[in-house]
Amino acid sequence: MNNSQLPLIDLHRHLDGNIRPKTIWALAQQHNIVLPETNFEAFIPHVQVQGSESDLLAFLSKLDWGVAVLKTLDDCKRIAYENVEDAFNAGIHYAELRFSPYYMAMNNNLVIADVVAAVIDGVNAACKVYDVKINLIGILSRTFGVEKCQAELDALLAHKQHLVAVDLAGDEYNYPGELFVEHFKQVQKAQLNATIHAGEAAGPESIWQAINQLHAKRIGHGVACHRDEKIMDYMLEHNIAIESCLTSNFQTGTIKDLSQHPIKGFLARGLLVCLNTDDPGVQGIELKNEYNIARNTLGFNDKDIKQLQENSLKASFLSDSEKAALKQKVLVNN
Ligand SMILES: O=c1[nH]cnc2c1ncn2[C@@H]1O[C@H](CO)[C@@H](O)[C@H]1O
Ligand SMILES: [Zn+2]
Repeated sequence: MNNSQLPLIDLHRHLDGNIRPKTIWALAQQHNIVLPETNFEAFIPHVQVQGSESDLLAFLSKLDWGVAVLKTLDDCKRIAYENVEDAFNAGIHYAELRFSPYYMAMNNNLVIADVVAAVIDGVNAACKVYDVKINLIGILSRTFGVEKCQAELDALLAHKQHLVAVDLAGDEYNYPGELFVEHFKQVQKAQLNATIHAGEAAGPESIWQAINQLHAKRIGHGVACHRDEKIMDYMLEHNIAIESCLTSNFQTGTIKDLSQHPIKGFLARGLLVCLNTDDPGVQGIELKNEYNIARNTLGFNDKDIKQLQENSLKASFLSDSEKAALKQKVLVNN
């Protein structure tokens, strides 16, 4: 379990990787979209990982039905609303929800910038009802190439005042960060933070590239850090955070045995590492699960758990005053 005196925070949580299977089913019926099964139970394995997948791409394909049923902007708003509801129900106090508007728009030819606006609307509506703090991170889905990512970035920048950062996600192996240097120059110019998926399907060179050329302040997954002493020293010195997602790393085949996850070494070195979900709907997990794995599979003690939660707060894209207020609020309510 997590420490209830400290905020429970999810900094790496894909909104479009957390579409409820029941909602996918309902939207498909509503829009007459034919799914590969006629029975709901049989459909679940198409949108939820069972055990683990052979590699990252097999894992990512489980997100595809969720976005395929987004036929209208109301559907985008609905899943954004439900994401906030889910975060609240999972006991989360603060989440940075990330989403890829092109990935959400592409199947049904929605206007990308309208998808961004619909997500913002859905999140704002839900935040009026549920007592959970939310910020949004825009994703460039590298899997669709440089040009699509530029269109995606344009749409995100049109709403930049509603975002705290931009991320690069998708197929890290075939679409290396070098292709996206120009994109992240624009992100920097727009004064948005960068958090980059790196060192998940590729090695430490991908993490160096994310830091040096894409200006990453945080690294998503960063599993490959443990293969490079210099990068760990650099990240320690510069307070560059690692957003660990334990179950995800197992399900993508990145880590075969969770008891051997390098997060242990990261924490022991004092790195700014934190625990996150990734794609909770697709994974069939919630954040408290990940804290239980840290305790039971990795042998983390109360002090380690506390450190992980402190790290989440520190690594978040909140201002210092927002961090202090969040910490105080959770303490008072306990
Ligand atoms: O674990 C992950 N690694 C890399 N990319 C991911 C992961 N989970 C989801 N996405 C990617 O994020 C976008 C949707 O938010 C999609 O591009 C999806 O493939
Ligand atoms: Zn991710």
